[in-house]
Amino acid sequence: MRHVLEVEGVGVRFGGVRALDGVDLRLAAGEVCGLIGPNGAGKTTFFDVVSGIRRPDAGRVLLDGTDITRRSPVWRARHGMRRTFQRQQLFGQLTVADNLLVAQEWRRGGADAGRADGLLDACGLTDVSGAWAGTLPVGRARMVELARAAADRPRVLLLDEPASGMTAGERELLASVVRGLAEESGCAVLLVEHNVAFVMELCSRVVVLDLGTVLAEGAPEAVRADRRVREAYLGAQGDHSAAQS
Ligand SMILES: Nc1ncnc2c1ncn2[C@@H]1O[C@H](COP(=O)(O)OP(=O)(O)OP(=O)(O)O)[C@@H](O)[C@H]1O
Repeated sequence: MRHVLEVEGVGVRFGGVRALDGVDLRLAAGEVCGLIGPNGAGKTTFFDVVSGIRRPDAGRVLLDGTDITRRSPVWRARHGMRRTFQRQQLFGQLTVADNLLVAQEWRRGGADAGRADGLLDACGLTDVSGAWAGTLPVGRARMVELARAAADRPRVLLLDEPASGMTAGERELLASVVRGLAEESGCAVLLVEHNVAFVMELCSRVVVLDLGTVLAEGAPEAVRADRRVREAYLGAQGDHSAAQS
């Protein structure tokens, strides 16, 4: 299988803490993969390494077979990698539609209003397309972030806690948009999410990080049944995610 994104043996230390220690992860085009694990497992650090915000102490990152470990976040973004953050980062004083058009112009020097309108529609945002993004409630603002990240057809999409603050209905819409991006445009999606039920439902593969290493990975059912995963994470999470779903 051809992989769009390959992460090989990545290690990051913060003083005496090994935030990541020999982590491997590969993403194929059109795949939706979940990255889960307890607080402090290294998920955010992993996203920082993949998106280029943090240079790893060991290992490498490849995009379409090219080593990009030393490339800047901007270079990666220009070559089709997009990331959303745990904290919202919208242009609050631009309209929802302009948030998407700005993203398109930045990459290609030209807006694609048709693509933007289609995404706004798919994300249930058409009625607020002229509203200031900063005025939206959290769930809808997260949908704008997703639409903006997808506005110029990325090949790799990194979503950090995309469902946090969303209602059950919004999560359902989010899942269908993410599935559509993967299936229709072959985008490879990696998402960090604490809502395990949501991850298990949406993702075809799940990777579990614990203390900076990959504890388990595989199909959702296999990961859910893994004794080590239950002990390290799901035992404490089960009730929480059931309550959210
Ligand atoms: N800038 C930093 N300086 C020192 N230690 C850090 C730094 N960033 C992260 N760490 C440590 O690295 C480890 C991994 O942290 P990270 O934030 O990547 O985990 P996480 O899985 O994203 O956690 P959460 O689910 O709480 O967001 C933790 O032990 C954390 O305390």
